[in-house]
Amino acid sequence: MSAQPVVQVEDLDVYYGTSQILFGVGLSVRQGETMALLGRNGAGKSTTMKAIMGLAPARRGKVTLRGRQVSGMKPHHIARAGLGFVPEDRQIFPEHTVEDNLVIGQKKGPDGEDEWSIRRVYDVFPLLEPLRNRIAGRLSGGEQQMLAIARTLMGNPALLLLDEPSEGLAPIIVQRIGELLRQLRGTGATVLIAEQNMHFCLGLASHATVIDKGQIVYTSSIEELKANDNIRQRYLAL
Ligand SMILES: Nc1ncnc2c1ncn2[C@@H]1O[C@H](COP(=O)(O)OP(=O)(O)OP(=O)(O)O)[C@@H](O)[C@H]1O
Repeated sequence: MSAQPVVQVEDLDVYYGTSQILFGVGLSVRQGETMALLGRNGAGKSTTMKAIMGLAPARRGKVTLRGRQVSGMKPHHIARAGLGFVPEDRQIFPEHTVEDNLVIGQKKGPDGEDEWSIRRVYDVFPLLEPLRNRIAGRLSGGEQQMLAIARTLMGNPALLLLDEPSEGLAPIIVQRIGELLRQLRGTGATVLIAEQNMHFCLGLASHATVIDKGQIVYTSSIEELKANDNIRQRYLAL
């Protein structure tokens, strides 16, 4: 594991109008880690992800990607710098085929990385290969979620940001997406997942950070979180 975090978020304050939503949010994700950002509905998970991507206005604080400051940059420049964001609403090209979506997503990473090819995507996401000629907009929600993740990986991001990947999906599909993300972790990818569904993350994340009312209240390895009934009861029980 390298010492420098892939992404470091420091002291973020975000407001929507006059209401403050994030209060000094800080977190970091190192190479090869899968960090789960956990919290209840409305705790500030999506806002944190959007602030990292430059999509929500940070009034204070800093985001650095491999030591380079990205906060203050426009979202498409932040994406170019190596942050691959899969938003809650997925954003695939619905009128194109699965494979065309992958081709459209293909680009080198910020340092010329090109580890992800269509072949490798199909190896890691075997369920996508038989769907290669299907129109993306006609796929099920779970298939679209897989495609959205795969398409973002085709851009060779330094960090993959997933906002609520289990949202709105049937339990069996959630399980499949979980398996896929576990497999992705095995490839050495660095991932930050915002999730309300703690159980979904327990089996696949290496680390967890908990947000409550716009503040980070706990950060640990996933094993420590599993062992900490108090934190789970206090911030994550439904
Ligand atoms: N565009 C907006 N304008 C005003 N308030 C907003 C806006 N988006 C979110 N909020 C508020 O900010 C707070 C945090 O919302 P956020 O979506 O970040 O939470 P979350 O933890 O991702 O929850 P969820 O699981 O519901 O997505 C909530 O109180 C929400 O009502």
